[in-house]
Amino acid sequence: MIDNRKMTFPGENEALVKHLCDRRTGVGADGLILLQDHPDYDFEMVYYNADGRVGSMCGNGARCTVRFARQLGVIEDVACFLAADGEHQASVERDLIQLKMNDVKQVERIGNDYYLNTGSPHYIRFVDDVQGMDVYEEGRAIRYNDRFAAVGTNVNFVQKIGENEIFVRTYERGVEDETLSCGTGVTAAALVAGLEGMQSPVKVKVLGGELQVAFERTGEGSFKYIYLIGPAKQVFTGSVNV
Ligand SMILES: N[C@H](CCC[C@H](N)C(=O)O)C(=O)O
Repeated sequence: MIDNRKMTFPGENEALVKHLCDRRTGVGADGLILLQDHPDYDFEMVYYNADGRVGSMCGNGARCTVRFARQLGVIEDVACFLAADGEHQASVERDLIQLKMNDVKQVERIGNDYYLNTGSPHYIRFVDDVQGMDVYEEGRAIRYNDRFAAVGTNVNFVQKIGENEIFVRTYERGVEDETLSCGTGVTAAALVAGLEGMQSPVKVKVLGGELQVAFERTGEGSFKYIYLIGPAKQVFTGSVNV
């Protein structure tokens, strides 16, 4: 998270973002986010994938940006901000950040799998044993298949583990590896679980912890009032010369 309200960060710099996100020679991150002023919003969030490319929406990153904005004194307990996929509202309640996601209008069925966009593109496959699988290999195979070749996709493997509870593991485009949690992916997985009969809020376990997704289904594959809820806390602060 970089406070870029003074616009000191040299934007659109793939090499620099890639360097900062490198875990061995840089700082280390799955992505990089700039918090910036915006005339019509509390702030704007600019998200880059770890490979340096401008990303789409990042759900967990957005929750972290809200926490960051609060720590900087940019907001109090509620926020209305701009991200790659448009306007978002969020609220802070102690540890938890509740983030409103954009409505989803369409969920595509691909064989037994699903494909939808929750701000970022997500492929969803239900599996029986998500802990035992090779997310890197199987995720890559889908991420690079012909159907998604041009833009790529994030790939989520989902296991139903309770009445309204799932376990999700995600192969992330732009990181090109499994990450510990992907917020837009978790949201997509929970909505699809909703299509398969689960009730809101759906509890979602990920390698990095636990999230919740609330939603209202409005039709065959469409949803509104979608919220991604989970904790976000600061683990480190520092400065870097670029
Ligand atoms: N990790 C992010 C999503 C990043 C998506 C990005 N990897 C892409 O679509 O290119 C999240 O928490 O929602």
